[in-house]
Amino acid sequence: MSMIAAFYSNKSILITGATGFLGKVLMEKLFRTSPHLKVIYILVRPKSGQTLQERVFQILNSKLFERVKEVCPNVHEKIRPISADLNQRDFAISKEDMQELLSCTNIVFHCAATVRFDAHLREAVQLNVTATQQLLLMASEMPKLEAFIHISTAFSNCNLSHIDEVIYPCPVEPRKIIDSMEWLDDSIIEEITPKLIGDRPNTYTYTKALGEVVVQQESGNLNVAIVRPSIVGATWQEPFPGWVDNLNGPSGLIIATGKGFLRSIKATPMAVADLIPVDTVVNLTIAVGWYTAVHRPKSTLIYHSTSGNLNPCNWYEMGLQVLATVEKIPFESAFRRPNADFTTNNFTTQYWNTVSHWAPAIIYDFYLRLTGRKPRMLKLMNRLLKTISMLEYFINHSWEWSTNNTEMLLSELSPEDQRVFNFDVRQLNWLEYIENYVLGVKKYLLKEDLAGIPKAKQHLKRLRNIHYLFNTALFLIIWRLLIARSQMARNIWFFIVSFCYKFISYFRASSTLKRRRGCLQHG
Ligand SMILES: CCCCCCCCCCCCCCCCCCCCCCCCCC(=O)SCCNC(=O)CCNC(=O)[C@H](O)C(C)(C)COP(=O)(O)OP(=O)(O)OC[C@H]1O[C@@H](n2cnc3c(N)ncnc32)[C@H](O)[C@@H]1OP(=O)(O)O
Ligand SMILES: NC(=O)C1=CN([C@@H]2O[C@H](COP(=O)(O)OP(=O)(O)OC[C@H]3O[C@@H](n4cnc5c(N)ncnc54)[C@H](OP(=O)(O)O)[C@@H]3O)[C@@H](O)[C@H]2O)C=CC1
Repeated sequence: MSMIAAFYSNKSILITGATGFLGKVLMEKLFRTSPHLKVIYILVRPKSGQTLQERVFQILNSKLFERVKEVCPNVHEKIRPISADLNQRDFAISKEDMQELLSCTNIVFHCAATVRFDAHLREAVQLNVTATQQLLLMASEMPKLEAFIHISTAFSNCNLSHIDEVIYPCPVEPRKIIDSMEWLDDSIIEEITPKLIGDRPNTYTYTKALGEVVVQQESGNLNVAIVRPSIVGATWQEPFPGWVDNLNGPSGLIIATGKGFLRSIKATPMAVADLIPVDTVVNLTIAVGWYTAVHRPKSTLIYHSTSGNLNPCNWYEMGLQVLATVEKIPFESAFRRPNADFTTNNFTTQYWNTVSHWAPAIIYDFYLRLTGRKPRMLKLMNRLLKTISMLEYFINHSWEWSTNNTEMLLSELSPEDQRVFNFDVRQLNWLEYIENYVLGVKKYLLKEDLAGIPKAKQHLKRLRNIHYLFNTALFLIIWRLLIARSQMARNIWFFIVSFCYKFISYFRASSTLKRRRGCLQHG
């Protein structure tokens, strides 16, 4: 029997961010491995016109939860959605709900965050710092609390190249930042943002670093641990390979590549692509919850959930495998044939952006206009390039994360726990993982049926023919223009034509000669 699974039986667990990518997989695994847990409280806000109940219903009825319903048929009764907005004071939780949370919770998993790279500093501080501070305050009033697990990111200190499992100080105290957000107006905040974030690329990584300092400073006597995942990707094994439900990290770029929008991207091909499957992060997180509650380490332990130092894969290998997979299993209605490459300097990046991104978009929009439709490709391309510009930092740098605590934890697990809560990335086969990831993007994000593959292949063939036709026409037009304007081009043209003519005449004459000789010999 798994010790970890047994530990969570009968526990009341509070999860923030349970409707997010990581939160859903965390909830699924907890229910599947510990079906006798008492309750999972989730802090949810109404969104996109859906009530809390509708959101929970949608999650429970998704493919991700199919296996859970087999092992835990009363899962609906064990999820307790609590209306909450982490941007509000006391999270806008009702008194009764707050009372229940405070008196019953045993374990807290704090996953909620804004992961947008372009978030306004005020918004990012509110969710990634102030809400963390408030949640810790709440946790300190929970008499039954055994562990508080905070999900951060391995990139919170991406301004360093070697990152240890420690909390690094921030030049400006988080409390001062929180206070200043209350009285500074938006324009001033925008002005000081570059100075505050310093050599970090965005407000996300900066506020996640502040969030960690808050955890360290405000945890008091709580048993606290921090998990720092790198770039979280689709599931590796559980509940099934390739599950993914948002565009973050590489998922959006896999779509853009497979649909033929993305043809080049500035990257350091040999830099480590530090991807980590979401189920690996979740297994580690659950194990950390158990270890923190049972072993009560004296200090706050940080756990890196990264792959680079134990089982590295670089962007080049990843890109090749993405391309190989979309060739084998193409996406439907591609804009162009998938054929992307890495560029390594600004000049070639600009060149390929012009030739491979903007030019086809402009031509396609022209075609849409001609056929009476609304042009949209240039807009879409510009948004894609904006997104890429925000991700570029992460594919052009390399980091080294030490994983001593994570390895220590792995060695503390029983063989059964190592199997059920496997977070040993050394066992990951990258080629297989990426293939399943691309397939998962097709099935679960694009909602494309595998039965449509022959049609998608047919469409790619058509695109290839259009491509050849277009290139030939372009060549002929340019050549015709050159011939009309330049004597040299005319001379070259006549030289080539007369050379071809002579070659064909010689070939004809020699084959006629051979035929005649053959006739003479037989006759
Ligand atoms: C020789 C052979 C070689 C072969 C070579 C082959 C080469 C080719 C192979 C290629 C594959 C392999 C390489 C993979 C590289 C992966 C790099 C990953 C780095 C990730 C690092 C993460 C590190 C930190 C991890 C963490 O710790 S945190 C988690 C990470 N956090 C995020 O990833 C949030 C990012 N996103 C945003 O920050 C917002 O999205 C925002 C962008 C501001 C837009 O924002 P906005 O424009 O306001 O609006 P949206 O609604 O958001 O989106 C607006 C529009 O963009 C679309 N779109 C949103 N996203 C993405 C996305 N990703 N990718 C693409 N599109 C996206 C959305 O579909 C919408 O399209 P539309 O509907 O307009 O058509
Ligand atoms: N994805 C990645 O690549 C990585 C993620 N991480 C960390 O993992 C954690 C989870 O990330 P991930 O699941 O990918 O992110 P998602 O964006 O998928 O999920 C974010 C979650 O936070 C919730 N949330 C946001 N704002 C509020 C609010 N005001 N009130 C209540 N809930 C709110 C969202 O709720 P709603 O559904 O209502 O929007 C959602 O459930 C984050 O802490 C992130 O920093 C770390 C490294 C990499």
